[in-house]
Amino acid sequence: MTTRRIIRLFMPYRRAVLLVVLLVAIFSALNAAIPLLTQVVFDRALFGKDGPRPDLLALIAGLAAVTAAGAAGVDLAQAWISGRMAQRVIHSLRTRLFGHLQRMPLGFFAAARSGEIQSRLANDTNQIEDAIKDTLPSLLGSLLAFLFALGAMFSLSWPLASVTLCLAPAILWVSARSGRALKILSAAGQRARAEIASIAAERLSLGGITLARVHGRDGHEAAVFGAESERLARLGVRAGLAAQSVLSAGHIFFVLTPYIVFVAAGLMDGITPGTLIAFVVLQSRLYQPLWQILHISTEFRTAQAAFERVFEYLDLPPGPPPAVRGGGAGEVRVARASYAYAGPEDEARWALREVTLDLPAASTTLIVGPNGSGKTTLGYLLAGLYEPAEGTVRIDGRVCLAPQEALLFQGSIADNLRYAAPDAGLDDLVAACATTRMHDRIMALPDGYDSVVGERGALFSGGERQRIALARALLSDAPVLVLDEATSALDPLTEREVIHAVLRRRSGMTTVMITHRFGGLDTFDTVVVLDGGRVVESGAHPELLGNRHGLYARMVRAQAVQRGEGAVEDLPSSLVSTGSACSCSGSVRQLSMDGQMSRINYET
Ligand SMILES: Nc1ncnc2c1ncn2[C@@H]1O[C@H](COP(=O)(O)OP(=O)(O)OP(=O)(O)O)[C@@H](O)[C@H]1O
Repeated sequence: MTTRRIIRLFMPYRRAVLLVVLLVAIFSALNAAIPLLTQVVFDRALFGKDGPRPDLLALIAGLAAVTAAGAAGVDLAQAWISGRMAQRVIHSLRTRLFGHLQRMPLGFFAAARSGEIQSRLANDTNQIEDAIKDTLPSLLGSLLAFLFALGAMFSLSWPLASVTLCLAPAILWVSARSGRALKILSAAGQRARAEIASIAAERLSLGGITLARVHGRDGHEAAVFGAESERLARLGVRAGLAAQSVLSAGHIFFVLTPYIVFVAAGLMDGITPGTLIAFVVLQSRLYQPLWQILHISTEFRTAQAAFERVFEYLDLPPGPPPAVRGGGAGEVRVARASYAYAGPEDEARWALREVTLDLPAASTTLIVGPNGSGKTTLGYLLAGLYEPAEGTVRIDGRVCLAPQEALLFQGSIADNLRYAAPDAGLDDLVAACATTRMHDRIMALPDGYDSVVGERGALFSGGERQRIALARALLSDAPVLVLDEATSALDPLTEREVIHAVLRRRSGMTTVMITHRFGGLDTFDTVVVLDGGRVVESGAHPELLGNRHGLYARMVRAQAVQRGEGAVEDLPSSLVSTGSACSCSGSVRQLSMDGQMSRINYET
């Protein structure tokens, strides 16, 4: 099955394959012809009836030189064509794998370890590259060289040639057995390599190292890595042994057969010395390709395991196509949409249940709710990144989502900003960064917008990263923008300023904001409150605030207390510990969007 799929990879290059076969055949034929000249040298030119014949010797030497030069030229052409073909096959496999992974549902990346993905994309394809770069021409060449040498041996003396092959079944048996073991060992080795890559990617990151240091777990991390590395080393030793057992069996064959041939020649009549010498030369020509075939078969078994790991990823069903809907007005309609994540036993864990929402074009919506209530999941549904399991999500226009984790790629600030808008001029970048209050900070850097951000933006603070990422999202000018706690790392004053500026810049476009810090945010058209995956409240800010026992009002009041804007003694216990239903009234101070302090009267 795997072998058939591997062969199919070469189908687009079948003409090149045929050409390689032809060139290898010519090379092998030219090579096999040289030992036949040896027979003429010995039996006619040196020890013939008429004694040594210099003219014939010179002719044979000339013929050998032309044959060798021709063989070298053909070999060079063959190496060029097969090298190009192998690289193209690998290139298309690598890019197919990358493209397929890009289309995988987001849940795949949530569950997979990044080291595992990288390992299949890099280690496994490297292993395949090593194998197919050498395998095809060497295998063909060796097979043909073997057949030509065998043919020449049969043409010299078929009984001696038959004797030569008597040990072959034993070699084939050892080779088949070791090959199977090698495939299993090498699959285990590739898995161990992927595990090592995953450990390194996770633990040798900035966050991983910091975590290990603050918890004093450096020794433990080194031990985990060491154990996996040792497992890989042990697998390597066993795989080496399996591969060597094939080669050792071949070695016994190579050493024994000349003596078997000598014994057989001694028992036969009419074998001339020239025939026997040509036979011995041909035997060495037989061993070389046979050795090569055994060696390639072990390499191929190793590559087969790598192929299977790559095919396994290619066979995974891709996710829905990305929701790119340009030119829409920016309206989003969610009707009775539910979404479930797959649990450990593949059981459905519902994160959203029957959510219905209407986001008119140019509206602003605030989504709030306790931890785990489904806000991020809803944001992903609105952005078309998740497909609802039930119900529908209709998006009219392109959606951009700015997540809480602001991912910046290695490169300059300008490169990262232009990821969203490749044609944006410096003025556009400046305007976007001014909106997110990042421009002055960037200008204070020696290289300004050309400053490098480091891996994943590590050279900037969390709040700075978020402000650059938010500017990038603004540059996309998508009709719908979902901000999923995209300002959570900003200090409260800057956050308010930035949110104000973002809403001003996006007036006329649809903006959705998911946040935990909404205490003083009253400028959104609609507030949607989620709890346990369901919409429990929705409406304008004052309207929801008026519902004294509502989750929103209770959360706003609790935040006011946290910010010290209302003394705890001002507030009834029900405002701090949510859930009880007592009735009382009071007031808290609140910082409004324009930075003014005011008091909110409340009654519960
Ligand atoms: N990839 C995932 N696989 C399985 N369950 C998930 C996954 N992501 C989220 N969940 C679960 O789905 C539920 C909703 O998660 P979600 O991230 O949408 O909540 P949230 O309201 O954004 O939470 P928070 O305020 O903590 O960010 C939670 O119970 C969470 O454990």
